[in-house]
Amino acid sequence: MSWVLGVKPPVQAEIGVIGGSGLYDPGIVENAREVKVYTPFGEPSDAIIVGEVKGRRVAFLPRHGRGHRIPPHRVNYRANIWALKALGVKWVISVSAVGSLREDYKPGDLVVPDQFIDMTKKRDYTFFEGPVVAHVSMADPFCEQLRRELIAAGERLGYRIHPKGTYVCIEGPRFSTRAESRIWKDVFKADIIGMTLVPEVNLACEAQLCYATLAMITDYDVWAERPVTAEEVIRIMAENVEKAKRILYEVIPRLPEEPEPSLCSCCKALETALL
Ligand SMILES: CSC[C@H]1O[C@H](OP(=O)(O)O)[C@H](O)[C@@H]1O
Ligand SMILES: Nc1ncnc2[nH]cnc12
Repeated sequence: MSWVLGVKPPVQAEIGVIGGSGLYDPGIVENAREVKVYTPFGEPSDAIIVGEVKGRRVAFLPRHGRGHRIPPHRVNYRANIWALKALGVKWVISVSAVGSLREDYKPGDLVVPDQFIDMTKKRDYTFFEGPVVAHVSMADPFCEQLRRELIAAGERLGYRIHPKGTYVCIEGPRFSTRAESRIWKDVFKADIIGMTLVPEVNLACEAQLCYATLAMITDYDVWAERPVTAEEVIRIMAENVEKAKRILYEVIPRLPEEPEPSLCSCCKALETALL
């Protein structure tokens, strides 16, 4: 089934889940149907799985496509966020595999980042290419209400989950050199590293979506003795992906229909941003 630009999508969803490396199907969506969405920015990474999780309407999109066909620098982030917005999504939970830049954030641990540092180089960062110009605030890039729900769910399930972390986003697709990794760790004092948060988070903000990331630590990057490999990321993610799925299953039914204004202003991000 497909939805052509300009026509109201035949199905709607409230909660979007973007799956990262190792999470191509959450396996928790019931009565699922695949929806192909076309956007002014081209095609999203894959058909979107729309269905129900504990009575809530959910749209799931694998960021790299099924079979992991799309590298981080070629993901059509604008189409992905646009498609979720077009389906009516208000909340977006993004799941990502990340490297750790500190000893006490161990492989298998979860992190709900609260800040990021952008070291990407050539991506499409905005929906507003002119003549309408927008400068959204990124002071607090993630939805605080959604962050709290993710942290609380992880704690209830007894997982090691870190409630804060600065995610440094590199361009990829290569991993960092040891010299770069020391800069992220010792100079920038970032906590985790990945390749996909930017511009997904920027665009979610421009789309006035409540967005937060559930990051799974898969490795110690390259500052430790043994350098990370893609094989290691996928293997550790496979061993721990059940944790992410359980958190999704726990969080989704608890999300309110509307965000709480005292906790987040994601839905108003454009009020002070447009010129
Ligand atoms: C497969 S190794 C590197 C790859 O994994 C992470 O992706 P995602 O955030 O989608 O889980 C990282 O950012 C790289 O894209
Ligand atoms: N060490 C690392 N660097 C960049 N992206 C990653 N994704 C998972 N581990 C990573």
